[in-house]
Amino acid sequence: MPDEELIQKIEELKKKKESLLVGGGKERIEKQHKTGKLTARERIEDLVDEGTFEEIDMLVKHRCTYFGLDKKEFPYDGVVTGFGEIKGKKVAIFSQDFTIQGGSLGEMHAKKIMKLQDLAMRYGIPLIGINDSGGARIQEAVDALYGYGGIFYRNTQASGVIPQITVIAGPCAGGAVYSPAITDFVIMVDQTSQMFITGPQVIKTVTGENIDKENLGGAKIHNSKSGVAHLLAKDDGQAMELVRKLLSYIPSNNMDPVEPADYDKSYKVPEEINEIVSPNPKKSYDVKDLINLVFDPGSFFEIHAHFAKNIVVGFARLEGKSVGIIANQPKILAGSLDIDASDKAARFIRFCDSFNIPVITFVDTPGYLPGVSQEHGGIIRHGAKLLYAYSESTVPMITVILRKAYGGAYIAMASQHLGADFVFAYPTAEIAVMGSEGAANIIFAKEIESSENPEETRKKRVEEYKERFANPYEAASRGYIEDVIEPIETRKKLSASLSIAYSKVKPTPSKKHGNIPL
Ligand SMILES: CC(C)(COP(=O)(O)OP(=O)(O)OC[C@H]1O[C@@H](n2cnc3c(N)ncnc32)[C@H](O)[C@@H]1OP(=O)(O)O)[C@@H](O)C(=O)NCCC(=O)NCCSC(=O)CC(=O)O
Repeated sequence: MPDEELIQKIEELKKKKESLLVGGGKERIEKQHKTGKLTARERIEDLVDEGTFEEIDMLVKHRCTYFGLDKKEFPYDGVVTGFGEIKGKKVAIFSQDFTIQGGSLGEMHAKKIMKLQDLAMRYGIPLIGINDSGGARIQEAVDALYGYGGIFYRNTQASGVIPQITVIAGPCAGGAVYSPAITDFVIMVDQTSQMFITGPQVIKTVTGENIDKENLGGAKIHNSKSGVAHLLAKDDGQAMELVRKLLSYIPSNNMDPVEPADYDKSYKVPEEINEIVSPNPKKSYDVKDLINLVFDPGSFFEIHAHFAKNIVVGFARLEGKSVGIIANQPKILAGSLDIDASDKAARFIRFCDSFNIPVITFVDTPGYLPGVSQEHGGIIRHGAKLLYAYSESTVPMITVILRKAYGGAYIAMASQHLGADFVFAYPTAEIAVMGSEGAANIIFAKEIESSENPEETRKKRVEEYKERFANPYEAASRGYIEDVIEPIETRKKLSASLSIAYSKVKPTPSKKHGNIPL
């Protein structure tokens, strides 16, 4: 006969949990749905493999007694935390519940997140944060600020140890933006999410500028203009799908390998690859067409697709193994390197290096973008990040020079001189200090000017320079590139060189950390 008291206690527990599961109540949940958003719990359900979510700290309560909060209860203090599995891989998740006091962050809400961060580090598993919050819980004042500080600190400690992925699925303003900014990838949901330091009203008061919240810090702005966000989702469901996809390319931590995926062993690169890169340097092409043919079909996953489109970055698989790709995009700004492209590529290289993902670089760039705005914007400082990121990398690095590789940009784009393990070039490659026209105009300026027929002399000298340097063979003759290859050989060459370079051990001088030019 079961003990009556025991039955009662179990009933009490069940009721307690049931009452918490209603979150901020029916009305607020309806409002959440009406604005096109899922609730914190629905998002988790969408994200994880069915039935795998294990919640912790559901019974946590706030301790604030100011402004009548002692009379208010906030279930699980407005944030759901716990562990789940994504395609069988363990992850730690927190999901802010906007239906509970606007998902605002107070002391205990923050402590739940901090605990989860500590546990994710302890277990070496990725941390996924779903943000939907009005920011610091105003009634809790300095306790809320303590909370943010503690979260930033842990985000920083975890950086490079476990992957950290953020989904912005609602407001994220003021101090709240800096935790996502420290994480590795930020996914924003179109129309329903905004990130800003100060909102439209404050901006209007301080600077007089008129702007609405979507144009100030919406998903499209941060994906295309500021580069704060890496991926754009059309709704919450797609944001969760993107997290699942992203995780399939990256390891659980900086010690574990990425599990290889199945791939089609019969795949053969089609002949058409030989026709993508034209020998005419003025003819552009889409470097993504080449990437799609070289790697496992359908495996290319572009990151930062809408930002600094003159460089392409993303993950792909080569014979099932995850690799990071950096490629100049000749279709946009002729593939030149500017401030944003340098930041974008450097950040991606450093992610790959932190998590032992090999880096494959495709080069076709006329150089760094000329212009006063670039110079005054600090292209020297930003461009240096790219050189720095490649030079400090210890992962296998393979480079393929497709066409133009001029001057500083040749060096910067994973040249052998910065530590690339294997560098290949297509017969269309031009490895020189600068383009032939510019070069001949400078070194033969006096001769051209004083000659009887300057135009003819100029043409002759340009041709001479072109013949000498607008090819890959001068560099090959010095051993600066390992081989000149046909485009159709790319996949085979990459896979052979990667299989050699996987065992790479690159000694690095003992230091606390370097000082990347930020
Ligand atoms: C986020 C919002 C745009 C959402 O507007 P909505 O109309 O959708 O929702 P709403 O205003 O009805 O809010 C839902 C419920 O959450 C509460 N709420 C919202 N934000 C809150 C906050 N930061 N602290 C405490 N409670 C908050 C509301 O009072 C309301 O409670 P109820 O349901 O009981 O009526 C707005 O709430 C807002 O502007 N909040 C303040 C944002 C802000 O300034 N944060 C910065 C804090 S300072 C900070 O973070 C530090 C820093 O900047 O460095």
